[in-house]
Amino acid sequence: MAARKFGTGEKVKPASIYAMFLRIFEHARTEWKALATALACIILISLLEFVVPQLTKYTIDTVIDQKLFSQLFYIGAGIILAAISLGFLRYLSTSVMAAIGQKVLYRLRNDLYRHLQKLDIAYYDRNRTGDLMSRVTNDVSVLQQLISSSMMQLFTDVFTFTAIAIYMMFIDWKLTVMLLATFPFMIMTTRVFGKRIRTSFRKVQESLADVSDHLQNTLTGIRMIKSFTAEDYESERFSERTQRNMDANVQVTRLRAAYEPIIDFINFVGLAIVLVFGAWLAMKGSMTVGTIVAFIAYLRLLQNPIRHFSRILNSIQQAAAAYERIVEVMNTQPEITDKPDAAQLPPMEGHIQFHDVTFSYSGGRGDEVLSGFNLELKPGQVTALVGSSGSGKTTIAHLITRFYEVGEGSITVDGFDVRDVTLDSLREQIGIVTQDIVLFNGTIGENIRYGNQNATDEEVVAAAKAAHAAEFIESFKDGYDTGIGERGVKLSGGQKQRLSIARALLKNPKMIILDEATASLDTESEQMIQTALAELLKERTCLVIAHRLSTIQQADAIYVLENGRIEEHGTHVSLLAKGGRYSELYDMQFPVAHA
Ligand SMILES: Nc1ncnc2c1ncn2[C@@H]1O[C@H](COP(=O)(O)OP(=O)(O)OP(=O)(O)O)[C@@H](O)[C@H]1O
Repeated sequence: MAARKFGTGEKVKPASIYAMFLRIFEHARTEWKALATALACIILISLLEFVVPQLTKYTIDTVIDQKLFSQLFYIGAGIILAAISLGFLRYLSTSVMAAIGQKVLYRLRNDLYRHLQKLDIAYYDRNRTGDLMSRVTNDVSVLQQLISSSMMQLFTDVFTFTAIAIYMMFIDWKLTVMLLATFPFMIMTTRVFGKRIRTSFRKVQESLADVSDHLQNTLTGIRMIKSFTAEDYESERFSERTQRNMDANVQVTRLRAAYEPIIDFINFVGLAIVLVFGAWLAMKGSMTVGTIVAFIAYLRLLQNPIRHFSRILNSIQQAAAAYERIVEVMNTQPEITDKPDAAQLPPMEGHIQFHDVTFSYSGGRGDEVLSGFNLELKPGQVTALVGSSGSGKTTIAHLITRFYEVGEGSITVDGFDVRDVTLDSLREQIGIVTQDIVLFNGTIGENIRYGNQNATDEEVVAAAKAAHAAEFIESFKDGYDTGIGERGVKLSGGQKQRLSIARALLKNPKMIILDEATASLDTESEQMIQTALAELLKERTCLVIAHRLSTIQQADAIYVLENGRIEEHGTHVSLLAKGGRYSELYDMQFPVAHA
């Protein structure tokens, strides 16, 4: 099997580090007071770090030389005061930046989630849930680490470095230029390693997403795993993924381990230059010993940011890799959106028409699910779609709700092209009840209320009653406040189905789409559901997708689909009399009844 490609598969330009910082600042802009405080701290920290070598120089060259005993107390006190101030400023800047980091994280994560909510269903078909989850959780956290800790360090270091380099120029420009000659090597090394470290970090983040995807899939499918006794198999697959993550992490560590000694070596070369030429200048009498000592102290201060930077580089590259993954999502625009001049769909009559619709999931030619397809759903009527598996029934429902966009042709609702009205006004008027019932972890009441957040308690109870759900709900100790567990695991299939009908009833849509709604129920539950459904279908335009022909005998119109084409249509009675495909399907399901 071909190795699975990581990532979302979207084509996007790689994000630059510059763009990453720009976006961080965009999010941090409103925190300008906190940023200004942090900046002030940075300047003060740099200035204070500057003072200590000056005191050293003054002590060696002046105090010792001139035996100024009275000055010793002030020098000692000055250094201690500088140390206390440095400690306080570092505390202040770190806590301020950590708070900014958390706020940026909060905004970024919410933006990302809001954006994900807007993306097309097709995007979710292409991408793995666990991978997307990892982008919202892990990748955003990595960015937060950069903002909270490393960015502060980076600013301090850049400022200190520049200030000290300028000052060193004043002390002795020749020595400083010689020293700075080592910098191109450092920059080159940093660039080479930076690129590699970032690529490796990208692998770390992607393999972490893979782990998260596997977790998401297997933990939600734990019943299936157990029924196939596939625990060992899944553990093995999990360990393959964690191993990939481990290997990627080891690779990053190796790169870091090689990078830091190289930078250290270049730093030592700088020290050698200063020591040798400084000593030479001192011996020639053109430089004092105090100046060399101060120069070396500044050199250490200059090298500190460089050493830090080699560590910060990791955070930056890791953040850049994570940021790339975030941007991939943010740069993906939904294709199915409201037109700028989209109208509100007026209260629906329910006259749905497919006009020569061609559609394929890939958007390309050759694999059309529907081609030149025409269909009419009359207002207030029940239209049923039957046909073999994969014939395109669910696709038709997806197109009415505009989950996917038609390739050619159009779909109209009461004469309005679905592309010309707002998505909200269209989808608000359509209720969908499917075989894969999606319930959220929460109480029964909350799940029913999903149909209409503004419904009163009485309306929720009325919907539950109409869906024949009230009885079982009230038999629970906590009634409507009963928790249903993740995806409703604490409920039976029939109970879940009735909850989903109650939810649709509360929404009170003009149109109902019923997709295989009674496929997996026993006879008794089905009876109950049938009555609940009858309530749901009353006075609405309905599209019923059914495999079991028993459920649609009362439908006003039945369309039999084969390979995306309508093979025949009519009522149950007329289709049976015709003796075509419908009658064949019916014979298969009810051999005795029809014989
Ligand atoms: N999200 C998707 N991406 C790509 N192809 C899809 C997708 N959903 C469905 N298809 C393909 O489109 C065709 C029609 O699928 P559809 O789900 O509409 O059939 P159906 O008649 O509802 O089948 P069933 O009765 O088994 O649910 C099938 O060949 C299927 O493989």
